[in-house]
Formats: sequence, structure tokens, C-alpha cells
Amino acid sequence: MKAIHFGAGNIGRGFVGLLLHDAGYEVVFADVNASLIDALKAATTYSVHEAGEESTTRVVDNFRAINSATDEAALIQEIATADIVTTAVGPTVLRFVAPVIAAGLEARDASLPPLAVMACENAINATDVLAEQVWLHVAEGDHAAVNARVAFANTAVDRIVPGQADGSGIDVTVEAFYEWVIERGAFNGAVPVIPGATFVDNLAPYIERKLFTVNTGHATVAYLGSVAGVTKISDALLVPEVLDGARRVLEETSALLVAKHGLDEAAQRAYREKILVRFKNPALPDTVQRVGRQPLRKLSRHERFIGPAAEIAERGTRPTALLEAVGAALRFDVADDEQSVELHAKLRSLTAAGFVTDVCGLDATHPLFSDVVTVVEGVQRTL
Ligand SMILES: NC(=O)c1ccc[n+]([C@@H]2O[C@H](COP(=O)([O-])OP(=O)(O)OC[C@H]3O[C@@H](n4cnc5c(N)ncnc54)[C@H](O)[C@@H]3O)[C@@H](O)[C@H]2O)c1
Ligand SMILES: O=P(O)(O)OC[C@@H](O)[C@@H](O)[C@H](O)[C@H](O)CO
Repeated sequence: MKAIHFGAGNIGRGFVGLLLHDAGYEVVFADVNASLIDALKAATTYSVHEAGEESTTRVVDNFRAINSATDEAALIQEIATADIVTTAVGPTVLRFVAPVIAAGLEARDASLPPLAVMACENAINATDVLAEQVWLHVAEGDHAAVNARVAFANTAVDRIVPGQADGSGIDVTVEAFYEWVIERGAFNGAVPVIPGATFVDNLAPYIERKLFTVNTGHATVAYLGSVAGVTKISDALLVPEVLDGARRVLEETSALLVAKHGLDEAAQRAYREKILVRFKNPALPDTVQRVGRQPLRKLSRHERFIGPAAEIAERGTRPTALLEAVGAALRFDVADDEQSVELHAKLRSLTAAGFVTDVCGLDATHPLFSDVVTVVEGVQRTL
């Protein structure tokens, strides 16, 4: 059994690659980072350290690596003969990996079982986004044939994998917790065997619970922590205002999730308390800079702030804590984060209303619009 995994970064090596390895797959990592690929090629094993009260180390072997920028022909053949393709490259990068997946599907022998394709990104239905891009690169006349060779399945992935202190190594430090939820219906009965994953009929409650609890909470800690001048995520939670802000944001999104998906209120309360404990793990060298990365993506319409805030406003409530977190996100100022630089350029060049339309994707008739405009105006006055 063979799996091709795009993105040999933190979550690629520390989570998806590990779980596929544990499921018995040979994992072929595909990445554009030449030094990372060379390091993986030179190694026969790498270690995944689970940092926490009881630290354990897992060893991954049975992997290969391909430079997807320079070895496209070889990669197409690997995809054509694989059982699974996964990605963890970032939602904005999916369109760049789509052409080679399309070429691999075109080259795939029709007698093979359908290729399972799963995007493991922090975004609602990221695999649908990938599939849409793949279809753009499949010849019109081949759509029916290629459709029989592929099963696109959405997923939700959860494990905190910080940036690695030794950026040149391939070993990776992760938290002990993990969850990989995959939609079952996409496989037409032939569900892949991945013991570490959970297959469900309806992914929506799982992906929204994950994105609007773990990631909304995480980003709130990062942005409030950044405003408070803190570097590490675990230290940010020692600042009373940051902890209080994160708790209040999580109460707002939890109320929405309970009302919308019928989640059990007590279970959701326990879930959000548990994630605060996960964020506080001092053994994880995680930073406000990593967790806050790409603020324009995080402030977009269906992402962790505006997504739930818009729904709360549509239900007639003002999402006060989420609006405060948006205000902190607008202050995220990191010179080597391209989106942070672009965010500040937009704050300077656009009107508040123009900014809210452009960045947050809200139009003037939306019930959240004027509240976000007020937040943006407040930040613009301080620039
Ligand atoms: N780190 C976490 O805690 C975590 C947890 C859950 C989900 N995720 C999601 O996983 C994705 C990756 O996050 P990460 O933290 O591993 O980031 P990362 O930067 O460590 O890894 C991304 C990798 O993708 C590679 N890449 C970029 N463009 C590529 C391309 N065109 N082709 C192939 N490879 C390419 C990069 O070189 C890098 O090695 C994101 O969507 C993130 O939201 C991360
Ligand atoms: O990867 P991002 O940039 O969407 O979000 C940053 C973190 O919140 C994220 O990587 C978490 O660590 C992860 O989603 C935990 O499962």
C-alpha cells in the first residue's frame, strides 16, 4: 500500500505521515523544499516526539521523498499507482498541487481501485476546494473516466505541531493529542483502512467544531498574546486578559455550535476546557507568530472569526468577544509574515467599510457589517 503526501512540514511529518505509516502505508513525501526533501532522502527513519507529562517517541520508517518542483514526471507515476493522496500544504497552496494530481489520475490504470484524495488543511471542506482545482486540469473528454478513478473525501485534522526549533532536521515535536475525522460517504463502501482516523457520515459538525473551537481559540490566544507582547502560546495563557478573552470567545462559538449542530452542551464545555489545557502545554515550543500566521486568511469570510461571528449575528446576537479578537488580529504586526504586511497596507489604504468588504467578505447589508467596520475604524485611528 502506498500513500503520497504533499507537504512534508510540521503536520505532514508529525501527524498525517505518522498515521499513514502506522496504518501500513509506504509514505512518499512530496515537497518543494529541496533541503527538506534531501534530508528525508538521506534518512531511513525520523522521530516524532510527543511532548507532555508523559513524553514518548515514535519512529517512522518506510518512507521516500520526491521534490515536487523538479521531479514532476516521477511524481505523476507515483500518484498513478498510489492508494491514497493527502495534502498538508496550506489552503492557499492547494491550487498549485492540483495539476500534478490531475496528471496522475489521467495516467492511472482504470483497473486500479479509486485513488483516495484527502486535503488535511485547516479549512471547511478543503478537499472540495482541491477537487475543484483538479477538475480544471482534467481534459473535458476525460471527466467521466477520471471520475471513476478517484474518491475525494473531506477531513478534519487536529494535532498541535509547532514550528520545529531545529529547522534543518526532520524529527518533529508534537502534542500527544490527535484527531483525524474523514467523511465516509465519499468512498462508496471501499473505506481506506487507517486505524488512527475516524470515519463519519456527516463531517460538518466535526470540522466546524474543530475550526471554530480549536482554531478560533488558538488564534484568539495568538492575537491577544501578541498585543500583550508575549512570544510563546503557553505564556500567553498566563496573561489574565488573554485567558479571559479566549474563554469568552469559546463561549460564543460553543453556543453557536450547540444551537446549530445539536452538540451536547456539557461535552462541548469539556471539549473547550480540554483545548485550553492543550494550548497551555509548556513543553510545546509554539509561538503567537506561527499560530497567528496569515491573518488575511484567518479574517476571511468562512474562517475562524468572521465565519462564526456572522452566523451569531444572523441569529440576532452581537458576538462581542469575537469582535474584540478581530480587533487584536488587526494589530498583528509581523514583518516577515507577508499577509501581516499586506493587512497593514490595506488598513492604511482602504476605508473601514472597504476593508470589511475586501478582507472579511461581508457586504453592507449583513448584520455583522457595521460592528466590524467600527472595530476596523478603532484600529485605523491608532495607526
Ligand atoms: N501545524 C499544526 O498544528 C497543524 C494542525 C492541523 C492542521 N494544520 C494544517 O496543515 C497545513 C500545513 O501546516 P504546517 O503547520 O504543517 O505548515 P508547514 O509550513 O510546516 O508545512 C507546509 C509544507 O508544505 C510545503 N509546500 C508548500 N508549497 C508546496 C507545494 N506547492 N507542493 C508541495 N509542498 C509544498 C512547504 O515546503 C512545507 O514543507 C495547513 O493547512 C495547516 O492549517 C496544521
Ligand atoms: O494552521 P493555521 O495557520 O490554520 O492555524 C494555526 C494553528 O491554530 C493550527 O495549526 C493548530 O495548531 C492546529 O490546527 C491544531 O490542530
